[in-house]
Amino acid sequence: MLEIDSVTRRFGDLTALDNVSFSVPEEAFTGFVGGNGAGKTTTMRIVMGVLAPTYGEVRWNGSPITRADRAEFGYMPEERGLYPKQPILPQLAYLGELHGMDARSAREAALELLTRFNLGERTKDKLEKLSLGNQQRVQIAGAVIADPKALILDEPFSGLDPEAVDEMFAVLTEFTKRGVPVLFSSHQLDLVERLCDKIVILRKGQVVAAGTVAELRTAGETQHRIQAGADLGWLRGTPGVTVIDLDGPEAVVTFADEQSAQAGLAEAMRRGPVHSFGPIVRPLSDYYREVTR
Ligand SMILES: Nc1ncnc2c1ncn2[C@@H]1O[C@H](COP(=O)(O)OP(=O)(O)OP(=O)(O)O)[C@@H](O)[C@H]1O
Repeated sequence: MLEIDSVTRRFGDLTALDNVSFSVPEEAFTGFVGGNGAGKTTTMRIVMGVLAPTYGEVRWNGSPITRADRAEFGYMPEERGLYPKQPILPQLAYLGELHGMDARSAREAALELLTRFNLGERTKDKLEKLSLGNQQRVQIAGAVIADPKALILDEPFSGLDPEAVDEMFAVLTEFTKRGVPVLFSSHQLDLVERLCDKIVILRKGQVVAAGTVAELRTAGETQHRIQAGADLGWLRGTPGVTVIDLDGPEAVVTFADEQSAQAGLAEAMRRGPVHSFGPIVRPLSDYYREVTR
């Protein structure tokens, strides 16, 4: 497991990260979201040792992370790691060798990945000759080539069409299934909501929320919607019930606790048929707006 523990980073007077703590568990696809300048790239650079924290530390499997640990990580930096003017196969193979693979296995792995990404015919092309989406595929190939122990990916899906996102996600899922923690940053909340096991939301250098999608969606007060066959006006003034909206046989309410919810349901049923009764699952975007305001 990768742990970011109380990390603060200052650039002169600017506190880019302010006591940031979160973990990236094994077998979890963890999405790191936040607006421009929230501190995502700075966090990832600190994880990879490109920047040092002002305070705090990064731990890998319980111990302070070392250079040797990082050498086993796959990293896709914001500025992208591959050279535009070099052909893609040799530079991927070279990356593999830099991570300790022998020349032959590195070349084979590079070829296999490029073939899988439908770039098997383009191996001699310079990176810059490829479309942006294909360049992105090659960058992702560069991060995964050497069987990484963890993956740190800065905006890996930017510029990819939905089909390519799914294709890359399928590749990355193979890693999470094997227990490789994956941390990736994104501006696209809908995408993060769809793909991630866990989400960490950063705002102005601080973690404002972290948890599974389900946890974040139901964070805070849960509202219930009730649709009944008879007027629900009696809900007003019922202890343990706060009416948010009421229109004859339809109501949106919050209950003080589970007991009040059960009592409310029983009373509604006593008064007539109940067509539906359940918590309102909010889109994650509502919650995101709330915490990043
Ligand atoms: N080397 C640096 N020197 C000075 N300030 C920096 C440096 N790197 C980052 N910053 C500042 O730190 C803050 C966090 O930047 P960072 O790039 O980590 O945010 P981000 O969440 O990745 O944003 P984006 O999504 O726009 O890439 C910003 O205010 C940025 O201007």
